[in-house]
Amino acid sequence: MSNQVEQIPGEGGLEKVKLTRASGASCEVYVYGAHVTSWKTFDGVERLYVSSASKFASGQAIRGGIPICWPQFNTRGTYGKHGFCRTTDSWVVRRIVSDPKRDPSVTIELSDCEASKDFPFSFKLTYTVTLSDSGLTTSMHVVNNSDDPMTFTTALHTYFAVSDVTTVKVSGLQGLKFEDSTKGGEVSEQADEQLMIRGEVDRVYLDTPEEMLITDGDTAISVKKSGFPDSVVWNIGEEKAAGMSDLGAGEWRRYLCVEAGAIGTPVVVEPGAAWVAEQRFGASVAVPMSLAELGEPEVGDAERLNKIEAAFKAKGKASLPLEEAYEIMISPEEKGIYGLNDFKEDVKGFEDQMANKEQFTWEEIKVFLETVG
Ligand SMILES: O=P(O)(O)OC[C@H]1O[C@@H](O)[C@H](O)[C@@H](O)[C@@H]1O
Repeated sequence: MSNQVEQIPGEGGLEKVKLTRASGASCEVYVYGAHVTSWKTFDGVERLYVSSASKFASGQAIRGGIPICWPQFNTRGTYGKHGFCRTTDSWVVRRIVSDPKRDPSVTIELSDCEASKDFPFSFKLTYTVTLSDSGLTTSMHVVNNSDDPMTFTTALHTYFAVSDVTTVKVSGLQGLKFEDSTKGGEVSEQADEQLMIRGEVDRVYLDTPEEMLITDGDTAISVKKSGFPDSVVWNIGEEKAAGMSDLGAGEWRRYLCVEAGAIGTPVVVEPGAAWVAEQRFGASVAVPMSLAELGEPEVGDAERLNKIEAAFKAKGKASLPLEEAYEIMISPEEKGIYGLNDFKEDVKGFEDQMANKEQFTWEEIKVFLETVG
């Protein structure tokens, strides 16, 4: 089997996209909320928790996986809790990469819609989920199409599946300040080298390192981020768990949320500019020798860039009009879902990086491909 990307029905009649690699690694993303609900490494182990009592219905948040909190984290602002984007069905699939030489990915997009009517900015939020054999990357790209600077807070609210949350350790937080939501936001500093969960935990750590580690018995999950300054650690704890109607009985033990966020200081995006941030997970699984035989193409992205560079050079020009750049950059299969107008829209978000927006030099093509995909 080679890499596959399927658009299939999910729970509650909602549509989902399933990415599968030749190795067997897979992930599933609901278009509703652009919500990742499953990530299995190639050994078949599910790394994300989704509640057995979760709702899968328009207007209700899925309990588990990776909810996107945007444009507001929690209740820190005037919009609804965790923002509107996890409970809207206005998301659309914009790109799918199933080329066997590249990591499979799906890009889902949200722009001005009914759910955003109280958000005073015109925006485009593009979310890309990319699967490797033992890792998963999810990246956010927010373009401000308004005339005023846009502000927001955000988090990728990942629920990691754990064997028993009371035995898990989280490293990377020693010496950091955190706001303790279980104590009305009181600020403390973590003395312990590793955080252990001894009951309800609900903390916003400020200015966290790029990498944290969750250790669960023999398994370690590395949680890396860039562009997100802060991190949240949350588990409801036994006492309050029964009060959550969409959490399966006893399942508070089965998850730990470690969230990458921009919370302490709101993000400001200037008119016409873009903000990008991503998180990358890796699981410590031993790579079997046979994986090499499966032909996993580690160099897929480099190969693709080389091909596009050769096509660019063959044109013999210093820069190409956007139409010609689109022709050589986007593969025939992707063109079906990602049209020239979509491409032009995305280019608009590159005000800062691009010298002009009518023509693309090779350098600009490279920046675009490395950022948008
Ligand atoms: O129940 P919700 O809206 O999904 O929120 C779950 C939790 O999300 C966490 O990010 C917050 O820190 C918690 O305070 C909150 O309870």
